[in-house]
Amino acid sequence: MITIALSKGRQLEDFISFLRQQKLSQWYTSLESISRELLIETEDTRFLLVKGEDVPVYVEEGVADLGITGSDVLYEQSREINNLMDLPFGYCHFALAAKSEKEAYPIVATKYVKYTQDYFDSIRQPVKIIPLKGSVELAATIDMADAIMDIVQTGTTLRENGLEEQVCLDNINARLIANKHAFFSKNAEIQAIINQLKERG
Ligand SMILES: Nc1ncnc2c1ncn2[C@@H]1O[C@H](COP(=O)(O)OP(=O)(O)OP(=O)(O)O)[C@@H](O)[C@H]1O
Ligand SMILES: O=P(O)(O)OC[C@H]1O[C@H](OP(=O)(O)OP(=O)(O)O)[C@H](O)[C@@H]1O
Repeated sequence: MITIALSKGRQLEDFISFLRQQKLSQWYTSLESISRELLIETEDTRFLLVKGEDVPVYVEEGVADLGITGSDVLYEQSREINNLMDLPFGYCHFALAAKSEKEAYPIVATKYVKYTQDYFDSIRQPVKIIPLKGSVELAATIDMADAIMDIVQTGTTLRENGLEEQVCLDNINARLIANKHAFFSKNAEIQAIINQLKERG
């Protein structure tokens, strides 16, 4: 039995579409039918449905053998886990966004404190970071911050909150991670899953 921790948010929809595309029906049929359950069991796989940023925690603790979460989440956390492969979904990118009239960004609100600090260090500019958990766009809309550092996919959230992308930064995608111990003790099962998840030409 392999246990896989998954992001229960937007990425889950992308994961299900990917499973459909790969014709992995034994997984997508169970995941498609969930409403509010957080533990899903199939014949040989158990899924834990958790917040994206908690996926690495379940994997590091060894409660999950594998996990799927965004590269944005992994960047923010230093975890003792194995990074196994990039997955072809969950595409978006980091961006610094602000109202069009803003010329400097001394105060930045974000869920991504490490990424933001590293970016401002890399351009040698001081920054005050206001850490938030969500609805980050609001901070710039109501001028609590000069800019936000967030992830952008369609750009709709920025547009609908009167913000514009000022600097387009790193691409983000989903990643498969493994518990270090399980990677050895359950290697054959994990390799079989990696093969199933590899895109078929
Ligand atoms: N708009 C988006 N477009 C593409 N990928 C996204 C988007 N928002 C989030 N993601 C990806 O999905 C991952 C999980 O984010 P999301 O906020 O959907 O999940 P969650 O925290 O598990 O769910 P929720 O907040 O709904 O409980 C993010 O780390 C990111 O990699
Ligand atoms: O470019 P778009 O397609 O509009 O997507 C970007 C939005 O998606 C994410 O938010 P999420 O839905 O996870 O909400 P939250 O961060 O406010 O929790 C991100 O933080 C942006 O707000």
